[in-house]
Amino acid sequence: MTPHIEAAPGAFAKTVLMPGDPLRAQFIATNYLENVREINRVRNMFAYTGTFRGKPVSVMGSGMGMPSIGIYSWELFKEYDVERIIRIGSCGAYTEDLALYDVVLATHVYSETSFGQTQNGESSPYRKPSSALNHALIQCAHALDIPLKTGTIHSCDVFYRENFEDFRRIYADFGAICVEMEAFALFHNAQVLGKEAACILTVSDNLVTQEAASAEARQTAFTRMMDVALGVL
Ligand SMILES: O=P(O)(O)O[C@H]1O[C@H](CO)[C@@H](O)[C@H]1O
Ligand SMILES: O=c1cc[nH]c(=O)[nH]1
Repeated sequence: MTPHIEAAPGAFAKTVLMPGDPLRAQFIATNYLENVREINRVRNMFAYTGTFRGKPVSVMGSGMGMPSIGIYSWELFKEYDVERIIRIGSCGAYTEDLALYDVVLATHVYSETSFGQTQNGESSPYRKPSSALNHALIQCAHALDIPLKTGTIHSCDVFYRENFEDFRRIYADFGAICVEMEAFALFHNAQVLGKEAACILTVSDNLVTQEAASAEARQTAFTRMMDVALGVL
């Protein structure tokens, strides 16, 4: 047990899917997994372990932002011997080349966060996912005939920026095609602890066109991303 997770030792599978929203974790457990056990309720950050087509897997919410996923991913890797975490989240597109509901696989993440500097003094603004895990996700998407957009993503500490137009500079200067709020901390922790991490995202809004998906549509569209993530098991 940790200050934030009440699950017994060994309760997590080696692979954990992490959406930001704990209710999305519950949705996956209910709709995709067999033999499901709820293993965490602390702070309502629901976690479940079950099987998908006979393969063990866990799913847990990460909460929003790098401080939150920084805590949960660290504890899963270090205290529960989890080997790989696949973040499955939503993102805002920085380019018209991304349509609502497109599925994005992060090949790099850029962030102006102080997370790495504070955690271990590493100041580079970029982190990378596991290339083996990314390779498996690409193969799986291909087998399922689900198109994947790949590229550098932006992990941002701030959802409501005073200067909304900043995204155009981040796209131009750093090549980030979309924004979310957790991948940098997840990839950093995986790198520090010698574990694997990846991040796939569904486009929920586009900052250029200002289109946004409805809450209901997001739930349905996100199933393609979940199919890809579960396919790597
Ligand atoms: O849909 P999730 O996984 O929560 O991801 C995105 O949505 C939240 C912001 O609305 C942030 O957590 C961001 O990263
Ligand atoms: O972090 C996020 C997620 C979705 N859309 C955004 O604009 N930002």
